[in-house]
Amino acid sequence: MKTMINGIQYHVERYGSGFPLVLLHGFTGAASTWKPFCPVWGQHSELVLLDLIGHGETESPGDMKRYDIKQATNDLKVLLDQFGIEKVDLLGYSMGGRIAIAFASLYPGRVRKLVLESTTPGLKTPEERQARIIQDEKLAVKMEEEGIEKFIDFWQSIPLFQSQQNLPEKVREQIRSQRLKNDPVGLANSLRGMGTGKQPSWWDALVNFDFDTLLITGELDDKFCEIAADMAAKLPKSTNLTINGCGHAIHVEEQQKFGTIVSEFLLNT
Ligand SMILES: C=C(O[C@H]1C=C[C@H](C(=O)CCC(=O)O)[C@@H](C(=O)O)[C@@H]1O)C(=O)O
Repeated sequence: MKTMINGIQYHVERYGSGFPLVLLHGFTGAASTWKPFCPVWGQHSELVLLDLIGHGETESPGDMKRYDIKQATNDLKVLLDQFGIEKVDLLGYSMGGRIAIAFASLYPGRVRKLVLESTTPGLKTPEERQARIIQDEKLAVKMEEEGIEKFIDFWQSIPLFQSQQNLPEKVREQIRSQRLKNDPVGLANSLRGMGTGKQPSWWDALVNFDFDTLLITGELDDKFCEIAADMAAKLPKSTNLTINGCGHAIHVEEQQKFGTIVSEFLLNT
């Protein structure tokens, strides 16, 4: 279904029944990322899947400022208000995890439980942020100058996703096909407007997260395992799981295990 939020038409899907669970995909992803989990998670949760701004079937505005991560979290708040949903369980993967952390930092009263897969609260110093802004701008320009197909060729081959090379060809093709359905304007502006360097650091907010938080990373993803360990040291109520034998996208590489871990975490009262 299409839902107008703060002047942007969002693609939103709802499944199942139970306590609301909002699912936030990663960069170049879409709500369809979570489809394999709907039959199981929909038995215990009312699932809300959305294409984030600049992704999938949600609008890709030309103004990069519209992608600001605080604006994206306000869009999510407005969506929940429109649905009459007060409090949610929130699951975010990678970029979606960055948005989930931002939402939990800005609207803590709206969160019951938080699941963060392979993500970060941001970069701690202005110098790191500025360097990353420059890096992400180069990626955005690459997208605009070479087109989305060449960009996705590059993106799917970065070291972070090396372990995905072991996936069945059919699975890799499904991921690639979904990535290619995005609007290059939306992806470029997503990098510029809500890239890891552009967002504020939410590291100092973690100490105030008074809700159960599950951190999930893949054993082969050293960078985000280290970030998760640093987050766990600050979070008052966290569980930090490292899944053996897989990389950044545990929900892809260990789908069954990921689904079970999330269900058990959400159902554990
Ligand atoms: C490569 C780095 O950062 C990027 C890695 C993951 C994030 C993401 O959402 C990828 C999702 C996917 O393609 O499966 C992305 C983001 O948070 O926007 C980061 O730019 C890195 O080394 O930090």
